[in-house]
Amino acid sequence: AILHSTAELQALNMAFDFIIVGGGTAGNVVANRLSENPNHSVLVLEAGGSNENLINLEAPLLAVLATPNTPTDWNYTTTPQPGLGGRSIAYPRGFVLGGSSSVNYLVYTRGSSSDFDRFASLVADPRWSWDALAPYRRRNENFTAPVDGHNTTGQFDPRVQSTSGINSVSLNGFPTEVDGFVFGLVKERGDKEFPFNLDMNSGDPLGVGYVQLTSLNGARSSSATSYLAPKFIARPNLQVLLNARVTRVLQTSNKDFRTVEFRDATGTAAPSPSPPKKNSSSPPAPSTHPAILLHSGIGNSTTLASLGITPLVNLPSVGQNLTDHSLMTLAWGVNTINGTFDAIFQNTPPGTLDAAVDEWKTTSPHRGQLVNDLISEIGWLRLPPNSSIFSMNSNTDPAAGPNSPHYELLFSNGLIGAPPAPGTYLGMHVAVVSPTSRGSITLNPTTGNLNPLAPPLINPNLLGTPVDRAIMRFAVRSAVTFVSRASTIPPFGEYMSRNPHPYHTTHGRAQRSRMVARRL
Ligand SMILES: Cc1cc2nc3c(=O)[nH]c(=O)nc-3n(C[C@H](O)[C@H](O)[C@H](O)COP(=O)(O)OP(=O)(O)OC[C@H]3O[C@@H](n4cnc5c(N)ncnc54)[C@H](O)[C@@H]3O)c2cc1C
Repeated sequence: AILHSTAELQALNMAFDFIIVGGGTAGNVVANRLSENPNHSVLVLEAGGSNENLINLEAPLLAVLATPNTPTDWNYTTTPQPGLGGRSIAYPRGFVLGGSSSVNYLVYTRGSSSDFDRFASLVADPRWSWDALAPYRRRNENFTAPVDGHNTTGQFDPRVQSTSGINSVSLNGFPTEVDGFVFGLVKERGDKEFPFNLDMNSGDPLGVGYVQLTSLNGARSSSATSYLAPKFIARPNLQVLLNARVTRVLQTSNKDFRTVEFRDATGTAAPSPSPPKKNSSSPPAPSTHPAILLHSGIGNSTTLASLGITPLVNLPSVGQNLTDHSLMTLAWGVNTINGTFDAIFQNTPPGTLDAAVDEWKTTSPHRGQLVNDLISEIGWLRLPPNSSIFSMNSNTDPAAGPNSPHYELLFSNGLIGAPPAPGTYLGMHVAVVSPTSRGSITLNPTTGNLNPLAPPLINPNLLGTPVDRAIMRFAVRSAVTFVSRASTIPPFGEYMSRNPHPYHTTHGRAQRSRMVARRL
């Protein structure tokens, strides 16, 4: 059941074999799988509230309104980022059941086979390799037809996809002009630098192809709607408590941390759940924020002691090596015939947003522009093999292998994630996807480090190394090349507006560097 208050939890008078901290993407999958066994009792403690009846979380296109700075976002801000000219930026994370899978952009990306093979070799455990994980990918995915019923031949590879899993994956269900623009260059022109890839989730993602999104019948499929779907949450051995913010994991014996301390929505300390039974084979499964571990005395003992926290387990890697992809937005003005989604976010003419929401709400399966992802196509691309950029990384390839990308281009039928500017746009996100920069999550030594509700210092160190900055500059150049080449194909010369948006008025390296630092 979904419980809304600690009183409801206490009324159950249950002891739990597993306590999962955070009902997010990972937490709900673990909760579902553990509770398959009726002999396991499972409790999920989620700091945020319900994901239900929130249109920005349900309609795929509106994902851009779900964060940042909303009630469903933790509303974190990074520390000043040297790679971004010293700016601090919003660092969204889902504060709601389903976690970031309830607020993300729904793009379904498995990664390359060499990414997984590198994980396996790093942890010296072949069970993490691409091949060994194939059964788990099948158990996760349920590929479903797009809502407009269009012919999907040539848009994905059915041999790659599973139809027997829990989390629904689909294709966009509303055609856009950007589709023709992208595939004019990629398929019809057969551009060698931007080759077509039928299914980028095959383990070999390189090339440009159709986006796959985690949606079902035109609505978001999150870990809350899929892994906690009614048939699962009805299990008597699975309880999910909302508005329960865990502050520490508690040591119950010398080596064990078998219960947690948490607060309810008012910040009041709640009674800790009973520790799992003595003979339980597994400890609680905390899918925890590093800050919870640090507050619990698990981390670098010297640093913890200097903050006044009693060290219990010396684990210096807690909160270290934070790795994230840097991503920036580009846009070009276009002369659209059928419209871009800019009209929805600009609400022009007035009532456009409401009309789109009405169409989405009154159709089943849902229809209209809101069923689409913000992203229409994706390109996973590499630097040329002879690129001088490798020399900045001791001549080592930062990607996991030759089938792993260095950067990503995400094409969009409008300006993505920026304040709505008047006009109609072709949007592109550009991302560095094999970053060498490493950051950290640490407790704030100046403000309330003993207060577990104080936000930690989040330093993703975006574009923190010369090689990442060089790859971002290269990726921006690549995006500009793509658009220039595609514009030479009739009829797209007419599609591109004579008035380029200032986001892409960049040519020289210095200009590109400044723009990259500003626009991320
Ligand atoms: C805006 C945005 C767009 C994104 N777009 C994409 C995309 O298109 N494709 C993609 O593959 N990835 C995307 N991502 C990334 C992806 O969603 C995340 O990597 C993934 O969801 C992380 O899963 P997780 O389980 O580690 O964390 P989360 O899903 O964030 O789950 C953590 C959960 O723990 C809860 N929690 C945290 N602290 C506590 C506490 N103290 N007590 C109790 N509960 C707590 C949180 O509220 C949350 O529910 C995006 C992320 C964001 C924020």
